Amino acid sequence: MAYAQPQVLSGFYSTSFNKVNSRINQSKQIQVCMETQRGRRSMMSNHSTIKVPHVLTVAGSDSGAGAGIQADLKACAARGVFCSTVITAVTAQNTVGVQGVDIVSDDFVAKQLKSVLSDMQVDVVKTGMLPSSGVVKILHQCLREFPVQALVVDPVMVSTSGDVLAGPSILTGFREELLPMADIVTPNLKEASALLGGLKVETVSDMHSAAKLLHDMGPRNVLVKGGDLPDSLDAVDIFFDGEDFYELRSSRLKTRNTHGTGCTLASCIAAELAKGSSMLEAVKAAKCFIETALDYSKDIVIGNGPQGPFDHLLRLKRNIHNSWKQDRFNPNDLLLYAVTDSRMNRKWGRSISDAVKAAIEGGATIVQLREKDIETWDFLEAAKSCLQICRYHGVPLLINDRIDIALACDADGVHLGQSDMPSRVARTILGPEKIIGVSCKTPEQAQQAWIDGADYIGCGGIYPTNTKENNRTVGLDGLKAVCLASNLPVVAIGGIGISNASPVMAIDAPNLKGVAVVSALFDRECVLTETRKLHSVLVEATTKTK
Ligand SMILES: Cc1ncc(COP(=O)(O)OP(=O)(O)O)c(N)n1
Ligand SMILES: Cc1ncsc1CCOP(=O)(O)O
Ligand SMILES: [Mg+2]
Repeated sequence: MAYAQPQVLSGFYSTSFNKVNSRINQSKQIQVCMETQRGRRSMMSNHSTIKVPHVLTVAGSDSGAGAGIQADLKACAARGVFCSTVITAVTAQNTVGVQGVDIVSDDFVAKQLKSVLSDMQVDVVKTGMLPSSGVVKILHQCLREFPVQALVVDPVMVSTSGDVLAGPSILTGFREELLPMADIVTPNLKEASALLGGLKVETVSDMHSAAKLLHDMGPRNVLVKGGDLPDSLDAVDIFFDGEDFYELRSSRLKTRNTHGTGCTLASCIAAELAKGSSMLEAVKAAKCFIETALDYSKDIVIGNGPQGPFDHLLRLKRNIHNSWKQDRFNPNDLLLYAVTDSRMNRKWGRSISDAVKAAIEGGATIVQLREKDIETWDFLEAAKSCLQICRYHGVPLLINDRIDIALACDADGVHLGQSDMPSRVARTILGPEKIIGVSCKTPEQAQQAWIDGADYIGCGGIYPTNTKENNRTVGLDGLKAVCLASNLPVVAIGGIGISNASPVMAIDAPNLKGVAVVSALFDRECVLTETRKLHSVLVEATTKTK
C-alpha cells in the first residue's frame, strides 16, 4: 500500500499546539483556562482553587517498580502531573522476569474506577495491563459514564522479559471496545501484530501499514513503537494521525535498563495531554523524556537480571556520586577555589575540562565554571564533562551566573554577583540542596546574603586584577569587614596568587575559609604545578593560623 511521504522527526521539535479533541469528552464540564504567574496553563474552578492536571492509570502493579503502575506514577510525577491508580493485577516481578500474577477481580477493578472517576476530575485515562476482557468491558462502561478528555491505550500483552500479561481473549475487547474510543494506541511490534491478527510487522514499511490498519479500528492516533526492530541503528517509531505519518527517530542507547519504557512513554503522553499539549507534541515530549531518562540511567545497576529499571526522576546517581558529601556543603571546600576562564585556557591551548582536571589534581577543593564568552551549548557540554571529573574526585562544581546551565547539568550550585539573579530567587529555583555563593563587597551585602539563603560569600577584589574589568578593590580591610558582618563562610578573590595568599589567610577572621583564583592557575603554562604550589601555601597558612 502506498502512503503519504512520512515526515521525519528526531530529537525535540516545537510544533504548534492543536487542541486535543476527544470523542469521549462531550459531556465534560467547561472550565476556565487562565494564565498563572509563571505563564503555565492551569485550570481553575470558579472557587479559585487550582485544578491540577490529572492522569488516571489503569494497569498492573510491578513489584520491581520498573514498569506498570509504579512506572506510571513516577513518569507522571516527573512530568508534574497528578496520577491516580486503578490496579488490575499484582505481579511478582523483578529484573529477571515475572514470577507470578494475581489478577484483581472485575468487580474490584470496577469499584476502584468508580471511586476515582466519580470523585476526582481526571483529565486523561491511560491503560496498561488489562488482564481480562471483563476489565475492558468495565472500563468501556465507566468511561461512558464518566467521560474524560483523552484515552491513551498502551496495549500491554507481553512483558519485556517475554512473559504473557494478557491472553488472546483480550484482543476482541481491544478491537471492539477500547480502540474505537482511544485517542492514541501505542503498540510495540508484537502488540501491533497481535492486534492485527498476526500480521507480520517487522520493518519500517510494515509499521506504516500496521499504523494505517490500526487507525482503521478507530483510535484517532497510532504510535507503532519500533524499539524491537532488528538491525536498526536508530530507534524508529511511526506516528500516524489519520492523515500524516511521522517517523520519530532517536539514537539507540546501549543499556540494559529499559524495563518500563512502554508504560513510561504512554504515561508521559497522557501527562502531556493532561497539561494541554497536542497529540504530536505530547508524543515528542514523551520520547524526549524517555531518551533523557535512559541516557541518565544507562549505567545504574538495580537487580541481577537482564533488564533493569531506569531512573524516572534523574536523581539516583546523585546519591551514589555525592556520597562523599556528608553535608550538602562543607565550608572547608572553599580552601582552594579554582575559577575557570575560557579566554586564558584557549590562550594556553587547553580545553576547559583539561584545565579543571589539572586544577583538581593539583589540589583545588572546589571549582567554578566562569565562562563569559562561550555559547550556551558549549557551556553546557563543558559543564557536563567537568561535572563528571568533579564528581569522580568528590569536588563540588559551581556555575558562574547561569542558573539554567547549573540546572541543566545538575551542577552542585551557582555563584552569583550583586547584579545577577538575586540569591533568594535563585534559592526558590534551585531548591534547598544546591550551593549558592554571592559576591559581597560591603558588610550590608554580607548581611543580606545570609538573609537571602546564600551558603557562602565571595569577597573581592582583594588586590587589583586584570581578570575582571572595572572591579573595585576592597583590600584586606574590606575583606575583614565583610567577614565580621556575617557568619557565612567567606572566600577571598581578586589578584590573589602564590606570592600574596598568606597575608590574606592571616587576617583574623575564623569564617575566612580560603581563596578563589583565576589567573594564578589558568593564565599559566602548567595548571597542575601552579595549583600544587598554591595548595601548599594555603595548607601552611591555615596551619599557622590554627
Ligand atoms: C568565588 C567568587 N567570588 C566572586 C565572584 C565574582 O562574581 P560576580 O560579582 O558575579 O562577577 P563575575 O564573576 O560574574 O564577573 C566569583 N565569580 N566567584
Ligand atoms: C571574578 C572576580 N571577582 C572579583 S575579582 C575577580 C577576578 C579574579 O581573577 P584573578 O584571580 O585572576 O584576579
Ligand atoms: Mg556574576
